[in-house]
Amino acid sequence: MRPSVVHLNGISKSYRMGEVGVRALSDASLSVSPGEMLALTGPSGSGKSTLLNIAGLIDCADSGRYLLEGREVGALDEHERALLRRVAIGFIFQGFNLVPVMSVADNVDYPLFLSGVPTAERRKRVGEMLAKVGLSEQAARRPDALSGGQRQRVAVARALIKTPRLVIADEPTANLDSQTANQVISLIRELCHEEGAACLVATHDSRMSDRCDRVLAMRDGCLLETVPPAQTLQGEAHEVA
Ligand SMILES: Nc1ncnc2c1ncn2[C@@H]1O[C@H](COP(=O)(O)OP(=O)(O)OP(=O)(O)O)[C@@H](O)[C@H]1O
Repeated sequence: MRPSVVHLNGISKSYRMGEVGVRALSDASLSVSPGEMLALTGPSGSGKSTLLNIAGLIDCADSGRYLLEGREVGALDEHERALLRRVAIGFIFQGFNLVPVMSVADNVDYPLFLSGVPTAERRKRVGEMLAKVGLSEQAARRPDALSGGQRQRVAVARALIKTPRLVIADEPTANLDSQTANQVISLIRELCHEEGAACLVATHDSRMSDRCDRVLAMRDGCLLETVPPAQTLQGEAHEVA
């Protein structure tokens, strides 16, 4: 079996709200393999975004271990985390988060530019990626001239252009109609499988979780055992002993 891209073990995280501590994650453990899509489901406030932020090296856990491609990353300082995040992790958000004053091509190019990839290679890779997501003809347009589905395809292209080891997607289909959501899900699946990237998705959307390889439900900061997507939707998940 191929080693996990993400291995979280016993992760806990609390936030302080004045005098009060909010326990956002309790002893959460999970692994995601190369090419695997893992969905995190659960009600609002159950800890999905907190877990994504830790896996995406945006935030740090209070306790527990995080191995990214076998490397212990829990103790990295902010600068080291930012460097690793830039190289190894792609993000897809519900609100697309594209740069409005940049063209589609420049949005997709931006991670390569930041990584110092030479211009000719960047141009080639951006052209290939835009072809893969079906947006070659929109390359020179600004994001506000695109539909929601097209914008999310730009965001998928931007996340995958640097061939990340891990893709973090936070409610990637929440703003999309069914047909468009299906296209975006297929695209994320296809590109992650092709590149062998692990994909961790937080979603309330059964269209998304039904097409993931595995679904983990969360409740009150705890990860619940893996259950088939249909059962998760009926709220029949059980806490892991
Ligand atoms: N920056 C913060 N400061 C204080 N409390 C926070 C912070 N971020 C999250 N929380 C709290 O931590 C808990 C988990 O929140 P989190 O956003 O991870 O849940 P979620 O499952 O992603 O919710 P949603 O589906 O609404 O995005 C909640 O009780 C939330 O109020």
